[in-house]
Order: sequence, then C-alpha cells, then structure tokens
Amino acid sequence: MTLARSPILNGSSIYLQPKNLADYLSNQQAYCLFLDIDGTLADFTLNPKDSVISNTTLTLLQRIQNQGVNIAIVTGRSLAEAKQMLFPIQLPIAATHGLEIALDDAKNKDSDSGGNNKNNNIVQVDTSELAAIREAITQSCLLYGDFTIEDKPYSVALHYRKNPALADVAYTIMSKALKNYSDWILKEGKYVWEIVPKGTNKGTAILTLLENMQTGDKLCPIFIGDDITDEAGFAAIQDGDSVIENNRPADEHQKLVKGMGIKVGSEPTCAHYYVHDIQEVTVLLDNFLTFYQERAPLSSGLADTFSLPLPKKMRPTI
Ligand SMILES: O=P(O)(O)OC[C@H]1O[C@H](O[C@H]2O[C@H](CO)[C@@H](O)[C@H](O)[C@H]2O)[C@H](O)[C@@H](O)[C@@H]1O
Repeated sequence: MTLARSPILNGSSIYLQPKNLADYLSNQQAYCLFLDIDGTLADFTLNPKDSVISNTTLTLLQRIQNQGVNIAIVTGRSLAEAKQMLFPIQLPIAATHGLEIALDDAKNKDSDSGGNNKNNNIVQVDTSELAAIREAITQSCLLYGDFTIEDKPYSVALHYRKNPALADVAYTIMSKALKNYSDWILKEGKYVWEIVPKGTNKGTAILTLLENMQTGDKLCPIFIGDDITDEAGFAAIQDGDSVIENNRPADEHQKLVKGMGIKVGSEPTCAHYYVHDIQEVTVLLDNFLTFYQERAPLSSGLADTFSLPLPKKMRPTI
C-alpha cells in the first residue's frame, strides 16, 4: 500500500486521512495549533461579511483549548473581524496577514493593566497613504458593479468572487493604485487582491506567536491553511523539508521536522500534507481532540526535539 498523493500537487504533499491524524502524532510530543480562518475554519461566501465559523467548529476549538493545547489564529482578516468570528472563544490572533498581533493575555508579560490582550502592530502604517490607495481603488471601480472593496484598518482588499471574469481588471486596478507607494505590496488570495504594508507575512506571524507560547517542553507546531498567503506559514514551520521522502516503510523513520503544514485543497503547495476541504478540517480537529483526550499527560522534558513520525499504518489512496 502507498500513501495517497494528489497527481496535481507539486509531488511531495501527502493526503492526510483526517480521521487518522493521530497516527501522525507522538504521545511524547506537545503540539500547538495555528489555524487560518477563511477556507479553513469558515466556508467561502460571496460577501466576506457573511462568513461564519460554525458552532461545531467553535466548540471543537474550545474543547481542544480546554485540554491545555495552545491554539492561535493566523488570518488575513482584520483583528476586529477575526475576534468577532471567533466569539465567544478567545485565542491569540495574528490578523491582517501578520500585521496585527493580539497575544494570549495570560502569557503576555507586557499585557496592559486593563486585562485586554496587548495588540501589537508589527510595522508602522502610513494611514494617509492607505486612504489615498483606497480612494484610487474606489474611483477605478466606479464602472464595475461586481467588485467588493473590503476596507480594513491597515489594508484594503478588492474581491472579484462575484464575477471571476474580472480577475485581470482587478489586478490592473490594484497594480495601478499601488504604483506610487513603495512601502506597500500586493498580496494575492482566492478571488481577491489586497494591498498591505510591507514587512510581515503569516510565517513571521506564526514564529512570533510560537515564541510567546513556548514555556517548558518544545512545542511542535501544526498549521492548517488553504490560501497562497498560507504558504509562508507552511515554510516557516517546516524547516526540515529535505528530510521528507516518498513512501518510506512505516516505523522506520522519525522525520525530524519542526512542524506539520496541512494544506486545505489540492492546489500546488509547499505543505507536507493536505486534506480536501473544510469538512475534513473539522474531522481533523475532532481527531486531534480525541488524541489529546486519550493520551496520558506528558512528562516534562520528554519532548526535547520536534519529531513527527510517519503514520504507523500506510493508508490506501482514496
Ligand atoms: O487568511 P484567511 O483567514 O484565509 O483570510 C483571507 C481573506 O479571507 C477573506 O476573503 C476570502 O473569504 C471571503 C469570504 O468567504 C471570500 O468572499 C473571498 O473571495 C476570499 O478571498 C477576507 O475577506 C479577506 O480579508 C482575507 O484576507
């Protein structure tokens, strides 16, 4: 039997049967979860304002957190929107692609005295430049009815999901709006182009959050995401890429990688693993919860390296 592989991927991602996630985890290792929102925890909608994270998923996140597992959100959404979508759960959040970071209050030594999460803006944002960029985009969109402009406190996004044929027009409008502003870059997402300040991405965001989570045992990060912007996150936690080889015999190797990247969807990715859709993410999270519920508490000091074993049982292609 062989591990399932998608023929349309870059040849190295392994399909992870979501109900078998526990086979890839070690009882001797402490894990932490980094989760993207749109396309991972929330299904896509035409208007970003209509997106929700289901109660089932929110409950799962809460139950995983109750097991003592560190979970953080890494999203392109603004901090305010991410908090609203996660309510009533409170988690550390890296928002606007890593630009806004709200650390876990309990662990944040610099937390303000009001008991609120300390919010860090990682880079300086020139709000007058942002206003000018927004205005240029708004003017260029006047001729078109199918665009949605999403204003965020520190970025602006142009969505063309309502009419995918406008992809090139959207790119042209955004490139033009960006032309005179060297401190800003264009980020591509699913049916969206977004102008954001230079200087952060999901990879840097995850490493910042991870550093804040670390206490005793080394944590092995698992990052689940679906979009182009998530690739920087996968790369950041998968330093040991070259160690991973095709179809090794079970139990023969312990892959010494820093973490586990799981892509949602079958587009090209640098993530080592993938699942098909957000329904499978729910199953993954459920399986992760069961793994934590069933295993004995970690003895301190056992996990002094990051280690992700290959699954004990090889799974057939589905
Ligand atoms: O990093 P994420 O949490 O995945 O956020 C990325 C972007 O997600 C949102 O846009 C996407 O979802 C919308 C709602 O389903 C959809 O209409 C759009 O086509 C998608 O690109 C959000 O609106 C953006 O601000 C985020 O950057």
